Amino acid sequence: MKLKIINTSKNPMPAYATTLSAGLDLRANLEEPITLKSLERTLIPTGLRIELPEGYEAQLRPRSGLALKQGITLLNSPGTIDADYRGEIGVIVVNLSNETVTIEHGERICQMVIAKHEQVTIEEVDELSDTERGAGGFGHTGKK
Ligand SMILES: O=c1ccn([C@H]2C[C@H](O)[C@@H](COP(=O)(O)OP(=O)(O)OP(=O)(O)O)O2)c(=O)[nH]1
Repeated sequence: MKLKIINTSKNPMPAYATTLSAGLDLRANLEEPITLKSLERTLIPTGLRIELPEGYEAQLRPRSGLALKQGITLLNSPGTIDADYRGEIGVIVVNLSNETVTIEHGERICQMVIAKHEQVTIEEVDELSDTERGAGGFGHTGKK
């Protein structure tokens, strides 16, 4: 599928892949670096707006390197970009480390995966079919 992008950021398009099979790394678009204290969260602008075809969503996911090395992850992971959203993509990051972390302009802060989803019609009913599991959940089978 074709993904239309408006890039109003200071990160030129060559900084972005033109085709993607999985995640596209999104870069912070900042006037100045942002510092995040331990457990602090913020919305990072990307300067990107996209037009997804109906039936698709974009998911924002953490980058494993940032998570492992700096404790930076996405608070609402995966962030959902709706097909009808035309605003700027923002990235909600949180610092789960014990130290202050600095995010610079142009840093790759998350990855965006485009996914197809079912078009679902909701039917309200009085009963659901029986299964062996029934209402058992939340670890009811134990640990081992
Ligand atoms: O990490 C995110 C999550 C959302 N959005 C944008 C795109 C999305 O289509 C819109 C709404 O997101 P969501 O449905 O998660 O937010 P909400 O809290 O339910 O707000 P709304 O009432 O606007 O739907 O905000 C982002 O830019 N980044």
